[in-house]
Amino acid sequence: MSQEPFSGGASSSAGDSSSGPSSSQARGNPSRPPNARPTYVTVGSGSTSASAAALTAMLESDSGYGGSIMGDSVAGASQHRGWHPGSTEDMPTPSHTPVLAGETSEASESERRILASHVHQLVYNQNRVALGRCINRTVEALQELQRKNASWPAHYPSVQRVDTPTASYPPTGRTGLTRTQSDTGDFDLPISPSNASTRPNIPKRALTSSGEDIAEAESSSATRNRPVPEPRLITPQIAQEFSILKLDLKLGGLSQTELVHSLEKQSIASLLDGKISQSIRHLLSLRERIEDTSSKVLVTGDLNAGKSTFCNALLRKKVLPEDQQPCTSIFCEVLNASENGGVEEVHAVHKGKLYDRNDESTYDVYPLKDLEKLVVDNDRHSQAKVYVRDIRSIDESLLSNGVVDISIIDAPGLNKDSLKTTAVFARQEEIDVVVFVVSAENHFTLSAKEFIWNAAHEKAYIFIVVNRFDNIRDQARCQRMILEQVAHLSPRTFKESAELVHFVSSNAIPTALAGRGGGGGGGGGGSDPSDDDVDEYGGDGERPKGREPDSDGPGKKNKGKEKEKERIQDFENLEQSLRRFVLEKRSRSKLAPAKTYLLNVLSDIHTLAAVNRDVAQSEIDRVTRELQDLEPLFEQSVKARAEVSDEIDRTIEQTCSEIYSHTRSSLSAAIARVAEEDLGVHYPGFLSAFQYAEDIKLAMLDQISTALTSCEEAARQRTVQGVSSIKALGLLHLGNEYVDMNFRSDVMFRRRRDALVREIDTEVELWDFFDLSGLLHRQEKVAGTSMALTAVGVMGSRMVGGVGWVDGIIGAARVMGTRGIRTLVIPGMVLAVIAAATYAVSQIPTALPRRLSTKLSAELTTIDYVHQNSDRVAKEVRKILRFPADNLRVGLQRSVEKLTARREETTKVRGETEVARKYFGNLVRESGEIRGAVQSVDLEGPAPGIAGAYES
Ligand SMILES: Nc1nc2c(ncn2[C@@H]2O[C@H](COP(=O)(O)OP(=O)(O)OP(=O)(O)O)[C@@H](O)[C@H]2O)c(=O)[nH]1
Repeated sequence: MSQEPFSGGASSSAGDSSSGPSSSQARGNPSRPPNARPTYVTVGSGSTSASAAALTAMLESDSGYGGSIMGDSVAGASQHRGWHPGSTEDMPTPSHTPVLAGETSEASESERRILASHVHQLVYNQNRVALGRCINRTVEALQELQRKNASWPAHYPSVQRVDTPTASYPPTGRTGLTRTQSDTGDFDLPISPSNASTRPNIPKRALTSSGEDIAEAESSSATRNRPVPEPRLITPQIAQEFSILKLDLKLGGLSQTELVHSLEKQSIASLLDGKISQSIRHLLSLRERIEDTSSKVLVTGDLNAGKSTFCNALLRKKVLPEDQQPCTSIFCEVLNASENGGVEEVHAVHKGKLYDRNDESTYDVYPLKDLEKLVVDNDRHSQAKVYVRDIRSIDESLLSNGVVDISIIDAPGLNKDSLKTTAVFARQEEIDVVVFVVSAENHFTLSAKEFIWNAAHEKAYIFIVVNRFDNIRDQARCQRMILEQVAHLSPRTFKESAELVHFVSSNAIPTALAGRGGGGGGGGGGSDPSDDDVDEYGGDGERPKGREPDSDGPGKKNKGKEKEKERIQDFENLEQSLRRFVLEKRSRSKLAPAKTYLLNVLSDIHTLAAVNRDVAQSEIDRVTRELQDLEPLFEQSVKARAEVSDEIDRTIEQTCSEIYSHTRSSLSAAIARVAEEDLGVHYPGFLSAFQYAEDIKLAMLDQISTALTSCEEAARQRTVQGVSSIKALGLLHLGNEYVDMNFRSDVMFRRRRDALVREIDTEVELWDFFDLSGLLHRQEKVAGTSMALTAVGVMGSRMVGGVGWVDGIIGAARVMGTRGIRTLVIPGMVLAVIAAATYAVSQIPTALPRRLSTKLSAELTTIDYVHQNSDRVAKEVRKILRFPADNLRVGLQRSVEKLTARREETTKVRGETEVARKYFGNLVRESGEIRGAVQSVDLEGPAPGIAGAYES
């Protein structure tokens, strides 16, 4: 089956290009010059981009063949990049336009339009693919960032939400995200004044640094209470806003900055991790969205305005029921049957159910022919999904054109009841385009005005179809009046009225009957309205409604044919505009959000990466310095450990040996001198000599104990000195880390001293009272002096050298005779004995201490008293000194271990930080590159090279 009748609508009529202004042009926008073609406009928010204008200009002035892509220089293309007001004006096809042999310029015009459509689709596809790739790269970068954040918690610049704008900041008085300073000079945030103003309550970066105007807005107490920024946080000077990865830290009365400061680094990292995950999820859904090729066009309008007729005309197939009376009561969505396995049928969706094609419980199935019954008075179903086979080629089809799969939704006519439902329907995100059909005869009703007024706020641009134009006699006036109303209802749509407001007669389009087979073009062959045949609207097609074949002669007939042709042309123009509009709207509704989001998230990544790269660098510097400082400390500590240990040992040894020597010599001296000391014991007389001897002994032992006590005291003093010198060493080498021990010298040598009395078991003997050896010693001395003189004189030389006074007595006895002697000797001897006894007794106080001292000394020597005690004292001192010494050793060892651990930790941190710096440095570059790629996706204009290709 040929598709000619439909595709050839524009090409079937030959040689008409010079037949003067077409009626549509003549009755078009009053400002349009005659013979003008509709201009291409960029639809959407914001001003028309220069590149888009350049493309439209080139498409307009293009001959249809264009120049060669190969041959076109960039300079040539760039000529068209600048805005040229004249280039968008409607112009007639240039006379030099090359035309293929046998082809009319109208045919080439049609081809040119198809080509232009392809360019749109191509550009759209390129942009879609490029953005998809950027999304993938960004997701990968974010995933890597997430991994990095787990091992090296990322630093987050502190930001502060400022809700009240001050007069001085921002200067424009806008409450928006304002970037005043960046640490990454080479990178611009995507936030421009224009889009910033569209984002309400956007946080502003922290301005806590002194001298910034915003500080004036803070109360003085707030300023006082403001926490000092932590070193790990980024200073407010380089802090800047995040749009996507912003941590929303609203908690109690704390500001963002305070919160960021008060939170653990780890907590911030985990909050950031959550944000990254969220962003990845959003990017994946954006990717899904841009890869989704389906697009929905909602056709709405007044009752009986011809919406169904218009939809059928778009489909070139009579699918939806048309009636003179209002008939459509439910939303009918026309979809390509290929989405239903190629089966043409109607799925009537149950009220309150969400349509799922795979779940038959959500809908009832009807054949196409039952649609008429279904749409009239239906209160069981909420909407109908109408699957029809597309009969047009991919080049012309609106339902499926290779780039987008458009489904057309025919809405019930607007009235008080349906107005709200339709408005809600139109607001759905999946509705890309709203086409409003208004009857040229009735203009806009109140409901229509209300709908457009509201929809214009939502969608900005509305595609308006002024239908039933054939019924209007004064078409120019009608156009003027309707455009005036449009200007009032939707100024933006009015601005682009050449592209967005179309005056057509939908019933002029031949349509095939639904259900008469698929792609065969139900219209059959030869839909050329110039054919005289009754089947001029296609074999199976219907004759345009309300029209009868002209039969008033060839002149009138020709005029009628011409009019039909113009109407078809007008409708085809509408179709082209609608297709472009859908594509542009898709760019805006699907690609633009992805682009904006990508730019924002990449900007955030870039900022975060730059900040972290710098933080990592300063961290490396700090850690390197720390390591440099640590090294000598460590060496010193190791050296000190060895040296101090030796020194302590030396100190202890020296102290102990000094104490030993001192104690030994002191005790020995004390023992040796004890007999000569004044023991303070009174001699009570001969009768209490034994008691005296006991007292003397105790006094002597006491004297020795006293000597030992003073030795211990000396040792104590020495120990105190030793402890102090160890402490001094500790303080010197450990400083504050030295843990002082509480040393109490008074608890030293607590052993009872009377133990000595028990140890020394010296019995006092009789001999101890008489110092015979001492006596003899003294007699010898006497003989040597006075006695010697007497003996020399009296007894001669024999006496000399005799044995003392005994020799004298014997000598005297010889002189006096034995008898005389006998009588003298006895009393003499008695006397002598008495004298000797008296002398001996009188010598007791002198002899006894000496004897006892000698005995004690011998006894003490036997028990090795001096050594034992010296050793005991020295040992106790050693024991005491060991405590602080060991304490100091442990302290020094700990200090070395601590420094070793710190050195290892710092080295580890440096290693990790170096890896982080490298990573963030790469991320800065990578995010910049991806951002560049995103920025080069020009949603406003043609892809590079295309412009050149269309240069005429
Ligand atoms: N003369 C003329 N009649 C038209 C045109 N378009 C539609 N009609 C007629 O207008 C009547 C209403 O058309 P429909 O398509 O049913 O209108 P509708 O807006 O879908 O109606 P509801 O959905 O019921 O509100 C039908 O009789 C059509 O034949 C046109 O361009 N010119």
